[in-house]
This record gives sequence, C-alpha cells and structure tokens, in this order.
Amino acid sequence: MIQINDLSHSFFVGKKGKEREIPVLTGISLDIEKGEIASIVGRSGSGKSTLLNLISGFMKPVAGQILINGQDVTQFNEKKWAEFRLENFGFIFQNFQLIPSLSTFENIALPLTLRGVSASQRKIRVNEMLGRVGLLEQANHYPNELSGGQQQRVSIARALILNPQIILADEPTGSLDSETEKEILGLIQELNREKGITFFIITHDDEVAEISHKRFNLHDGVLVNGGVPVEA
Ligand SMILES: Nc1ncnc2c1ncn2[C@@H]1O[C@H](COP(=O)(O)OP(=O)(O)OP(=O)(O)O)[C@@H](O)[C@H]1O
Repeated sequence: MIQINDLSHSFFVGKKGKEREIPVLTGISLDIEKGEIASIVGRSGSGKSTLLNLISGFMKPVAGQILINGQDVTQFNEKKWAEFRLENFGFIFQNFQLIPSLSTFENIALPLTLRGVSASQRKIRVNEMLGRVGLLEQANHYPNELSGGQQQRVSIARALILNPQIILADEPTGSLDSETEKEILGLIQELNREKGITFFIITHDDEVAEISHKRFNLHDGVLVNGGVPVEA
C-alpha cells in the first residue's frame, strides 16, 4: 500500500550560491501493507515530520521513490496531489486542528460540504460517525467546550468521513493525558480492525508504537530497524 524505496531528503540553507546542504533523511526504504498500523518512532529532530510531509506530498524528495497503491506519487504535480490527498488520505494532528467557530457536527461535516454532498446526506453520514466515535451528545458543542480526548475524537471522525484508505497521524496522543491516550489508541485499533484502514503514525511515544503492527525506528534520518513486527 505504501512502499518507499531509497528515499533521501535534504534542506538547503544559507545565501543563494552559498547554500549548505543539511541531509535530513537518508536511504529510507519501507513497506506498509493495507490494513496495517505502522509507526515511525524517533526523537525530536530525527526527521519524522519531514517523512510525513514527503508521503503526503507537501514536500518533494531530493531522491528516491514513494509508491502508494503502486502509483509513484513523487511524479505528481500539485493539482494531482490535491485530488489524490482528498481521495486517499485522512489526517490527524497532535493539536486536533478543529475550526473553533464550527460545532462538532459542522467540523466533521466539513469535508462533505467541500465535496458538495447534500445536506440530507451529510446529516445521515455525520450522525452515523458521531455515534461511532461516541459524540452524539456533543454534536452541537464547540471545540472549546470539549475535552482534549473529545476534540481528538472529532478530528478522527473528520479524518474518516470521506472513507480514506490511509490515515496519516502526527503525534495523535501528544496532547493527551495517559488515560485519554489509551482511550484514543483503543479507538484507532478498533477502526483499523473494523474498516481495514491503514494507519501511518509518527510519534516519539512507545505507548503509541505498541499498538502498531510494524514499528520503524528513525535515528538521525536513518531507519535503524526495517519494520520489525511488534509482538502482540
Ligand atoms: N525547512 C527546514 N530548513 C532547514 N532544516 C529543517 C527544515 N525543516 C526541518 N529541518 C531540520 O530537519 C531535521 C528533521 O526535522 P523534522 O521536523 O523532520 O524532525 P521531527 O523528528 O519531526 O522532530 P519533532 O518531533 O521535533 O517534530 C531537524 O534537524 C530540523 O532542524
């Protein structure tokens, strides 16, 4: 589903003509199958966000190949990327990234609204999703009226509403206490089992890595294990 071959990336800093190359990722190769939860674990500065930005097309790699469902996405232009992202990816972030002026219902409905889905269809699909993530009673609440765990449930529901095949998650429990973290990780596992969604999670947190089928350790831009399966 996601296959990365010998991927490398550098940033170039300094004045034009005198740029200095800062290698950030070197020779990354990995393979993630459909329906797997994969985690990339590394300290701050190890290159996790850069890898996520390359996979989601917000940056172009200096070298190497990223295949998603067999398509070489490194060849995509911006227009193609915008379509591909909407079609295939859902995103979850550490700080939830909800729109403060929209209710729970409206935040989850937003991708459907942008897609031109009718109001009656939106109602059916969002209500079903609210039930699934346990937020029916909070449908009309605004983000500042919700706990951190509830806000992350809203953002997971929003990520799922267009039925993506892959969820890309950036420290999904980084802002949560350990009890709420367990709850959200449990929800991720359930959704993975029920819907066969592939999760690609970047984290520095071993608890998150523990729910993954494959764990990749990133150290100074290099993978130090090749996706050793995590013991159940
Ligand atoms: N735009 C940029 N220009 C120059 N260097 C950059 C740029 N973005 C990131 N870097 C450097 O690349 C390295 C990897 O950064 P990256 O953000 O991918 O790490 P990370 O593992 O996600 O860290 P964190 O967990 O703190 O978010 C760091 O040394 C960082 O300083």
